[in-house]
Amino acid sequence: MPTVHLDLADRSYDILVEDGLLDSIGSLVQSTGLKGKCALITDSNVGPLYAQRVMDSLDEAGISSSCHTFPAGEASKSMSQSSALCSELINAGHDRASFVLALGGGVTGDLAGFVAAIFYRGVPFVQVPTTIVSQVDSSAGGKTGVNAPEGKNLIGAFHQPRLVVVDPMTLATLPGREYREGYAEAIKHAAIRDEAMIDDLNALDPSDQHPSADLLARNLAIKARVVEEDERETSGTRALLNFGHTVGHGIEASLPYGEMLHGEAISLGTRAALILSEQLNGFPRADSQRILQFLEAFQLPLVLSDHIETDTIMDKLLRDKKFSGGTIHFVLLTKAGSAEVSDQVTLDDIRNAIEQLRTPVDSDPTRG
Ligand SMILES: NC(=O)c1ccc[n+]([C@@H]2O[C@H](COP(=O)([O-])OP(=O)(O)OC[C@H]3O[C@@H](n4cnc5c(N)ncnc54)[C@H](O)[C@@H]3O)[C@@H](O)[C@H]2O)c1
Ligand SMILES: O=C(O)C(=O)C[C@@H](O)[C@H](O)[C@H](O)COP(=O)(O)O
Ligand SMILES: [Zn+2]
Repeated sequence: MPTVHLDLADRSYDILVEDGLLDSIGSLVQSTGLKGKCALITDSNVGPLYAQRVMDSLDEAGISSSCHTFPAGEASKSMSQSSALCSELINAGHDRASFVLALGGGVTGDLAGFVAAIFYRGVPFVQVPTTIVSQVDSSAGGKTGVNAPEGKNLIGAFHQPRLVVVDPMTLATLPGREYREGYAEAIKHAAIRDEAMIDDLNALDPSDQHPSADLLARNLAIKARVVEEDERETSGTRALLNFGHTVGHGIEASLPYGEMLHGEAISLGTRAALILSEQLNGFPRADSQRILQFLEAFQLPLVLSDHIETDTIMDKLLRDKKFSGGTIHFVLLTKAGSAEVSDQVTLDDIRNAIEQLRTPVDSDPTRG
């Protein structure tokens, strides 16, 4: 089975990817040495589809569990929801010997992971991702947290999972829009670390909701190697995973949470980052086209609606974690498959790139 090992000394873990793994979760969890009761956290869409199967598998392995469901959607990635879940876990009799299992997409993983980080000052957790966003990106790496009204992911903790179990068959029940948005993170991985994957992704059929385990594992391996180099985003390497996210997060946070899906906002942010990479780094236009063509094929937005004002986006974006000590750390591509963190991008550059997002792709001034 495709397995990615994420090596972080005593916080190391395996990421397992194979069709049907959902029914083996009990024995897989058991093999990590986790013994306590399981607090399964899931959302109102995923719970009815998959929670019972996971609980049955845990039961077969002698692990008792309780199920805690929150309303699906980005708006639930909040302090109030994490606090409500902590109270539920306490009332269900969980204690420091328990572990959390996150069953769902990136919202569930970030929220349940954050609950695991703070519940009784931290309990172990297992990620069982069920969306493309979470199966190529968010389930690995240990970034957990919630949104603030002021911006995305501004409250959180680094808390690595003990195990990640990816069952690609769960993707079959994802609505098409939620399936396609996740590929914004896959093309991000290709753009920053794996040029050949740009072509491989362009060869995919967006309507076939059963990607190969190898493709998912290839993405997770890119993420794992970056996280191993810079777990807590201190050296700058991990910041590369934020390609497309500075403007993307600004746009996502300018609307009520959930109105634009994360991958959709990252698609717009990717176009902005490509515009700036061309302007400031001489990134080849032909390579930008290969990335934009992919986003277009997956029906991801590339043109920013006039009702989202540039000032609002700039206001949100200035609170991003990539701004520190008065300096903007902006991820630019140097060539296809290679990126850098640049301190040379000005606020005016970003503002101009946002304005260019309002024009059709072919009319970008940089595109001649
Ligand atoms: N921690 C990280 O490293 C990291 C990385 C990338 C994204 N994120 C975060 O992830 C979040 C976005 O994740 P997402 O796009 O997975 O959103 P999500 O978790 O809200 O899932 C999208 C929708 O699909 C539904 N769903 C999930 N799995 C399903 C399935 N198998 N069948 C049917 N419906 C299903 C959900 O209920 C939801 O309505 C954002 O908050 C983003 O900030 C975090
Ligand atoms: O894991 C990372 O590091 C990433 O940047 C992955 C991103 O896809 C993800 O959206 C992440 O949550 C963004 O992190 P943030 O620190 O900018 O909130
Ligand atoms: Zn992301």
